[in-house]
Amino acid sequence: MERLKSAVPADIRRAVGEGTTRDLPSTTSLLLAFLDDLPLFHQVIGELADPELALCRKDKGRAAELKGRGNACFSRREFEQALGFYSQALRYAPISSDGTGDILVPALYVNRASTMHKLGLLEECLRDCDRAISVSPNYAKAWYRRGMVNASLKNYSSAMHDLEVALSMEVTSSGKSNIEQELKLILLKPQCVNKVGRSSSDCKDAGLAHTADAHKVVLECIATPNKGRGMTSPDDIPPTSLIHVEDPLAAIILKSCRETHCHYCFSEAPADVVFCPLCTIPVYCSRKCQEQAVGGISWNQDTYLESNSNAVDLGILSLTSTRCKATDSKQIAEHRHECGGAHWAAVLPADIVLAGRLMAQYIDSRMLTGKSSAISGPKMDLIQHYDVDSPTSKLESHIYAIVLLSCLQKHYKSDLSWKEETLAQMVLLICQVKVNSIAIVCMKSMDGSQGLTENKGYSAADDGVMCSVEQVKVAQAIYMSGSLFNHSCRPNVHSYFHSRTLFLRSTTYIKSGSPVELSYGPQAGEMNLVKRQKSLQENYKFSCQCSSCSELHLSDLVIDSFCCPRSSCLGAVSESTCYKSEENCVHVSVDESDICKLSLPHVSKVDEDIEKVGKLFFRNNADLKIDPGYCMSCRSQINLSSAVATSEKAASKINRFKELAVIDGISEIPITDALQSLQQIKKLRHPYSKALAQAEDAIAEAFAKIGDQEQARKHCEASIMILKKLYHPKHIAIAHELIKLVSIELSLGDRASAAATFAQAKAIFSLYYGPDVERILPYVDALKRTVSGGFIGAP
Ligand SMILES: C[S@@+](CC[C@H](N)C(=O)[O-])C[C@H]1O[C@@H](n2cnc3c(N)ncnc32)[C@H](O)[C@@H]1O
Repeated sequence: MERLKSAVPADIRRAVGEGTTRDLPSTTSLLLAFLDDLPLFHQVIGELADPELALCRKDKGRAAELKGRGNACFSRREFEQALGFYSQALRYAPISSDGTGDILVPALYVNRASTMHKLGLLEECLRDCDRAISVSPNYAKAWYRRGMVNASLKNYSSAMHDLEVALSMEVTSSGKSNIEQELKLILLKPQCVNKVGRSSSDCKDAGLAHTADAHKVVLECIATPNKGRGMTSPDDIPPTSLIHVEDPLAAIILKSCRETHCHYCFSEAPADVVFCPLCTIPVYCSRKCQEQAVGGISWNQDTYLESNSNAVDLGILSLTSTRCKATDSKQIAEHRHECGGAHWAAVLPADIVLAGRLMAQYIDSRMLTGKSSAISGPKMDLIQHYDVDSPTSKLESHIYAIVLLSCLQKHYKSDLSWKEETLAQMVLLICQVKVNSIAIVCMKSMDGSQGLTENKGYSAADDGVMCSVEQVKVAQAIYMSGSLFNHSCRPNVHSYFHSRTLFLRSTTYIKSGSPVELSYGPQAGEMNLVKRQKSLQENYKFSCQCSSCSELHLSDLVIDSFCCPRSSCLGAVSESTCYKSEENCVHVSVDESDICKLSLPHVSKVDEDIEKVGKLFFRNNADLKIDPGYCMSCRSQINLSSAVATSEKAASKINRFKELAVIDGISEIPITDALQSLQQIKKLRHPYSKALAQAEDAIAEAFAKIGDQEQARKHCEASIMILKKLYHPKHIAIAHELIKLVSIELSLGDRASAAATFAQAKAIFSLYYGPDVERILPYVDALKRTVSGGFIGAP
């Protein structure tokens, strides 16, 4: 893409860079005319849309080779490796039913099932047997394997049935006697019928139970004075109410998760992943997700796919899948327009692919309704900021728009013709996606939480185990109503996802008519005001006008501050921000450039802490100016550069200590060194600063890891105390930290404290997730059982 950008001559660059929305039809035509004559452009499109170059075609030879490698591993009892090879073989195996192909896919499913049976993955094994049977109902080995895994699951009546079917199909006498032997063994078992339920490959249960609940809250979209449209409610909304549930209009997986997460529901892919039946690109967690993404494809009757060639006629596929979907749902299959023909979705940036997907959906929907004349593009009622984009960003949007439409044209072939305005529409679509797309995140359990969710329980011997979770961005999506919620750095709504469904829940009492706002990422307490403004400007092109960015708050004064050199003073010393007061306002600037204007909190809201930290702001001093390096309470000065250098050095020593503890466990760790560094940070940084909270937390984790739980508890509590000042006591960041403290208290055998701490954390999580806590954070449930008595002290 860089090569294309640099090939654009200066006059076209200028026209694009200086143009506005109104000029888009002419600037896009100008650029298209230039690119159309450029061999490099056609080469790029060829690479992005050519299935041979993208290696996304099915390949029977490769599948057979991978199967052989899997078999070799299986016979050496290297089951993990065998599983990997069988999965890869399934990725390449074509679904054509030309004899070999017919057997290859079900054989691979059965081989993978046998491997998973060996690995104890029984539910996964059962699902693969089901898949093998659905592809090839007369395949005796598939029935036999399913019988065996049903027996392992104690589903004895199902096991008997499966083995009897296998017996009726088996042709060899040794095979028959083997099955008869197994049947005899099952007959000896007590008649425990279907103790374990059938495996469910259906992951689409998200949110259904709550939909009615969400509809009780009435939301209105209104015009706001300084944020465009925004959401509010005519009624008061109590905390923890589910206020909105929505499925995305379109969603795409991020590059980093392409191999590890389902491309449709974005859950972590299980061991028995399924692949697209027509290309080698996406992975799915279930057949259901695969069908939603590709469209319904019959395994046995797709005669149009019965060809010795691995190539699939995408034109026919499009039509057929469209017909399949059209009969049972209005939903447009997601992956179809990329399927089997292109890898641009794996190469271009997420926002651009998302825009491409929206355009493809628009084209598909027009074809579905028989309007296949020249397309213009979807006109979506979403905000965009094209006119304030930088010239570079405008040029990029132009190039991507042309690239996307050219790739789509290759896919739809003669079915697609555009109007002149289509490219302009595509540029705007890209800009709308940039401003309105939402990252889908899932919670990943770290350290001890993993063990807990696997039901291993928590043992006193698990000294180094500390529960924690991390948010992982897995996908990018457009939610049409979700896009109408504005941002606040102190949001009153929490967003989370189950599968691809967006859930919004109130976390505070929201008075009728007040803004209902979520966070786009930056939050007060986590980032200072200047960084939040910068991040929102860069990513969403707006200068934040939320309540946190309009009023002076304690956390912004202290978060990145140093402490006053006078030991009796709690005043904060900023590293780079300059404050200038004017009547009841404070102007915030960095290096002479204005950031924003803050009002002083109302007298009734001025708490003791903020008064002590920034006494000077409340002295009604009209010409007050506080430069970096000066105390906001008493104007004492510090040596800023030396304080910054020393504190950074100390912080990196502490991080090193933590890393060593994590890697080495108990070996030669410079504990004294780390504690000295902590003292240095305490001496220099403000007592409520984030640097100090992080240092305390790192030391706590390191001590937990090397088994000194008393020290770990002390430092974890110190970190929580600071976080409560930076956020507020019921912020979710505190709950995550409290969970760490629970694990430390459990390691100390102090179950009473652990139960009390857990109750505090659970109350906060419930505020954010309501009854979904355990579904979103499975380890919370496991920890609850541990805390209430289940596993502690187990060897
Ligand atoms: C996802 S949209 C939200 C809905 C939007 N206000 C509208 O009218 O469609 C994001 C855009 O809303 C505006 N916005 C959202 N939160 C804001 C805030 N805290 N301050 C200023 N503008 C905001 C910005 O223009 C931003 O790019």
